[in-house]
Amino acid sequence: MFVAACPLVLASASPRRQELLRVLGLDFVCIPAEIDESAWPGEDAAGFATRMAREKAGAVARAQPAAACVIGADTVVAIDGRVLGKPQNHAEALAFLSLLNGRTHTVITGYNVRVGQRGLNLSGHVCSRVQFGNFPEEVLAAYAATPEPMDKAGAYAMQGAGCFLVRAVDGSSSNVIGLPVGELVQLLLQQQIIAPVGGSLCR
Ligand SMILES: Cc1cn([C@H]2C[C@H](O)[C@@H](COP(=O)(O)OP(=O)(O)OP(=O)(O)O)O2)c(=O)[nH]c1=O
Repeated sequence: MFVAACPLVLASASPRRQELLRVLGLDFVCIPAEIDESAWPGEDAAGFATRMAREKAGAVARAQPAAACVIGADTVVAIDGRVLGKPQNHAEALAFLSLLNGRTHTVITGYNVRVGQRGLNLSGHVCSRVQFGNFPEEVLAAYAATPEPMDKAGAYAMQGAGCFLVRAVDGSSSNVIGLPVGELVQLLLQQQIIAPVGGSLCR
């Protein structure tokens, strides 16, 4: 579907992000970033997710050729002024799910795209609103006890068994899963980092 003008590097270990990029037909390599993922005091969810995306891309870009385009992203769940990342254990997964149960929360994915050679360093974030159904504690506990919530922001996977929790999504669903594909593709096209197969690309 798309072809890249330069080597693409996804600064991520997330299989969801890899899959979302792969379905576009793009060739890329994945290099997970090792960074400190703790929030600064007073940092809001969008600021945190965008900073994390920048730090992931920045950490990986340092070891890449300047011509490469490095993409970083970070997804968090926000509710009641709290920022929920990945749960530490099954008990915390249940606590997160109980907080989200029967309510609407915001999923925010921050992203960062950089190409050292061009001095390009662009960041942004996308918000989606997710409405949960209302479930008895025993249902939430059964889901929290499975492996699925453990590596997901907010302790659920909309693309997995956790889809039963979601009554409605307002906004990008790929953004909920880890990468705002619409915004990202638009940015990469505008910057001539990718083009449609058969289209023109300044290499
Ligand atoms: C809400 C939600 C999150 N997620 C995932 C997307 C992200 O992979 C994860 C949030 O953790 P992140 O810290 O954003 O990403 P990661 O640790 O998986 O990967 P990396 O830092 O190497 O890029 O939650 C889903 O897969 N489905 C969902 O419905």
